[in-house]
Amino acid sequence: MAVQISPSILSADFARLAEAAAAVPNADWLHVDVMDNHFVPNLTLGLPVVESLLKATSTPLDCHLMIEDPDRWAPAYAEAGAGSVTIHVEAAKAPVRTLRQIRAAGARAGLALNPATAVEPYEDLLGEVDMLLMMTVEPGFGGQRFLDIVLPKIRRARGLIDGHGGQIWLQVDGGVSAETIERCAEAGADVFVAGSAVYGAADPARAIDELRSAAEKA
Ligand SMILES: O=C(CO)[C@H](O)[C@H](O)COP(=O)(O)O
Repeated sequence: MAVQISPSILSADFARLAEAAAAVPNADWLHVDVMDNHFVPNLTLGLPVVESLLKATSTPLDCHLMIEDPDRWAPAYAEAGAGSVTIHVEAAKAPVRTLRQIRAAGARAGLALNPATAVEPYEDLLGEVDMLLMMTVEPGFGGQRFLDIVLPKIRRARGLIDGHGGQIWLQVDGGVSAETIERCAEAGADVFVAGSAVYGAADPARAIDELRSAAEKA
């Protein structure tokens, strides 16, 4: 699968989100971190902001729900027009139903795992998902240090995906930079979320090109 880069607007200026989207015309996705100050200790944005962002950009939105009740909210993000909606296994109480509702609303369905959550128990859910997201930091904040300890799990997830036909995308999120992206790609990831490495750069579009080249080299 071709490398895809999904810059996280968590590291952009929240008063200028339309400009942040326009600054990365070479992005495959815009990664939108929805945090509720319950599942994670940070509060960001919700459905009204996503609805406005959808009107402001043609780049598809990759919505990552770090919220306590994804079963309640995920279908609404898909119905609003998000291209991809990801829920956390640690939060969802009815993941199969919710993943099916996301797909039924026309979005790609993603399942996210925190760094300490094993992937193997979720093998039977692979038929329900279009993307697995491996958190490579504890979720909640941008700008954290990449957790190398997740790399073996990324390799194991790649093995499970390949054994399942290989169609599922494997996303990594947290501390992804020009320095760490090659290790993620070598382990088998193909969709890369990067916040501070893109929006902290003087030229965000160029940072995306550099990340893409580094991942393609691996
Ligand atoms: O989900 C996230 C944090 O929970 C962010 O998407 C992630 O941390 C991106 O920021 P950075 O690339 O700066 O680590």
